Amino acid sequence: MADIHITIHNKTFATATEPTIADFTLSLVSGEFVCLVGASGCGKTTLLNIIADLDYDYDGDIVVGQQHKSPKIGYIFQNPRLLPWRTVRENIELALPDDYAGDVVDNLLDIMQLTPHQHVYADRLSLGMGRRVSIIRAFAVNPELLLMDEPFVSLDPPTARQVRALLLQLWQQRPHTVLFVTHDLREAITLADKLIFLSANPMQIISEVLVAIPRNERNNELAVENFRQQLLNEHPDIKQLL
Ligand SMILES: Nc1ncnc2c1ncn2[C@@H]1O[C@H](COP(=O)(O)OP(=O)(O)OP(=O)(O)O)[C@@H](O)[C@H]1O
Repeated sequence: MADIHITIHNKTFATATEPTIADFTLSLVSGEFVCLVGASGCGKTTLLNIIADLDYDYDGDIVVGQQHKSPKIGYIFQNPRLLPWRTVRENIELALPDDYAGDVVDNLLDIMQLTPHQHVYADRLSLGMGRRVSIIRAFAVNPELLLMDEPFVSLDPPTARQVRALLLQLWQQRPHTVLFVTHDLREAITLADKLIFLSANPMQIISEVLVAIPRNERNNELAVENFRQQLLNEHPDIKQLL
């Protein structure tokens, strides 16, 4: 996997007078889990859509390794966007080439504890199971970059905790580069190697913080809470983003 460098000189929507994003650069080290935290409307989804090549109406450049191109993306949205008339396995296979290696899907289903449910239709799944299928579908394409846009926002706290733990388990076995958007600072601290805080009008990076909690202590809620308090004390400007 290669490092990814994103430069956005200017992104102004046709209906807007001011840029949403300007003079913005972001570098992602291969295998790094980065969480973006920013106020509502600051431009996070716009940034993800540009990186995913869903929005190419901007002035800037994306470099993967030495190549000027968009990375191969796995995109996990707030809504898992599953086809209700297809089974779990069929929804995952839709994203894959015809000659895909079936044991990759078997392995992903196993890690996400969905093997017994692989032939269940998507409209029969709980919210948490739907999220787990969308995570498998994104990992299965072996992406250069995984984009996650508040994927757990509509889950109740225990289910969100469970899916987050499974995501981390999967990511530690398959450490893809991840860009994860959240408004939840505890979630960001639990998941990320690095936190990036964003201001608005236009979107700018206001601080970058490395999460200094060992990976094997991320399920320790006290350690996460202590780090959160320390962060808010050291960076009081972050409070306005949450
Ligand atoms: N298609 C569009 N046309 C015009 N303006 C848009 C369009 N999409 C987004 N915007 C505007 O661009 C700004 C950034 O929107 P965006 O959805 O990227 O923010 P966000 O940080 O992801 O917000 P949230 O955290 O609430 O999801 C907002 O002011 C939004 O109204």
